[in-house]
Amino acid sequence: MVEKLTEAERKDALPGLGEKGWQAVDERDAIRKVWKFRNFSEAWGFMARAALEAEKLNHHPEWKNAFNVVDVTLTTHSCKGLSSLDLKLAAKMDAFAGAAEVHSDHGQPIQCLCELRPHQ
Ligand SMILES: C[C@H](O)[C@H](O)[C@H]1CNC2=NC(N)=NC(=O)C2=N1
Repeated sequence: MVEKLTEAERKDALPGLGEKGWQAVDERDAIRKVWKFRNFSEAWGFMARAALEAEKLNHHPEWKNAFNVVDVTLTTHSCKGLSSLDLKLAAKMDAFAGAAEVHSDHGQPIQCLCELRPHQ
């Protein structure tokens, strides 16, 4: 079974994700990012690519879509927190989203996940 990220792994990976607009989710060991695409077609194209990658990894996002906005939360249910699979899927999603606009006013700074609750 996949394990929760260690404190060292968090310090290594999470600040970079924070710079890309991923934020900490309140009360959960999870990360969230919200993209705004130019239209529904681009949002759906992103979701289609992300869905195929999720199947390949056997690791699935919690997400919702409204027109051109896609709101993604990543966490690993089996270990009840962030694992290496979330880092992999986050990197793929960032690549698939390309230059889409990022909304970064929806959560806490991702540092919270390093400093406040590494072992939750
Ligand atoms: C049975 C199957 O392997 C599991 O339910 C997989 C599927 N996708 C998953 N996705 C996520 N995000 N977390 C999991 O623990 C998980 N587990």
